Amino acid sequence: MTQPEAGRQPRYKRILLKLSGEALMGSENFGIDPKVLNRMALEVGQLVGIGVQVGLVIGGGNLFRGAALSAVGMDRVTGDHMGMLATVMNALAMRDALERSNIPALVMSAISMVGVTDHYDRRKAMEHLRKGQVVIFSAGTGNPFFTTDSAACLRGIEVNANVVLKATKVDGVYTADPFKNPDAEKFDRLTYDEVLARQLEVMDLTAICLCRDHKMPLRVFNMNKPGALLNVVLGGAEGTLIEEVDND
Ligand SMILES: Nc1ncnc2c1ncn2[C@@H]1O[C@H](COP(=O)(O)OP(=O)(O)OP(=O)(O)O)[C@@H](O)[C@H]1O
Ligand SMILES: O=c1ccn([C@@H]2O[C@H](COP(=O)(O)O)[C@@H](O)[C@H]2O)c(=O)[nH]1
Repeated sequence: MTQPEAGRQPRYKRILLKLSGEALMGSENFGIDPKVLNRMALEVGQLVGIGVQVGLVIGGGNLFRGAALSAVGMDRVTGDHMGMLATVMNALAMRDALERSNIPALVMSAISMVGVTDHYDRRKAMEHLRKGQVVIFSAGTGNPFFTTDSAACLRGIEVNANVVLKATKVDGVYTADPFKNPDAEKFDRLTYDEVLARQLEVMDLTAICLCRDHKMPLRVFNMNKPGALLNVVLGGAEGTLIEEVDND
């Protein structure tokens, strides 16, 4: 695993890291690959070790997505509830992996789950972050018809994170989905309006609008590349940065 380079200070004090649920499957078709989970926990631990405050949101695509359940006949809202519960399961697995590596962590849920997780509370979340505990925000926004990308941007804005980092299966934003179009070209930087105008589907448009309206920078990078997360936090040019261009 990459070691922090001597003399490089973290660019961010507080980050909101969105981890792809789907990427947690590793090479399987469903569920959680413990090797991927443990590697991600160690990479998060490296950030905590250099003083970065980490809020986490984990997707649920390795277990359930409401849209996919609805496509095979289930009521959409019920499917979305199952998707949100899937994110709680991933969050519990991540807390466990972090704690096994002696990294203090807790799970907050947007849906009340007494005895299993804490309920989401912004002020308490910020207090835990200040103490260096990893706060895992689960159950998305608590509402159907949203995604965990939107939840990540929402929580990032709420807790005054410096950046939202989307760790996913592709190494940035392309002109089209690189899995479907091998000729797609990668962007190093984009503005929110360019993402919206070109309908680049790496994140849902609600998430992009939220970040644009609150001037929250976003970086999309590959979570399967060991050391990429640390490099991003140290200011490296991994993936694609989405932010407003300063014309002054
Ligand atoms: N223009 C694009 N550039 C990059 N990726 C794109 C683009 N359009 C679509 N994608 C797809 O978006 C995916 C990432 O978004 P998605 O929300 O599906 O995954 P995730 O956030 O990694 O998963 P989960 O929902 O499980 O957390 C990529 O894996 C890629 O296939
Ligand atoms: O605010 C939210 C967040 C998520 N959902 C449901 O959960 C699944 C899993 O999340 P992904 O972002 O797709 O990984 C999502 O498909 C929705 O069904 C939700 O309803 N509300």
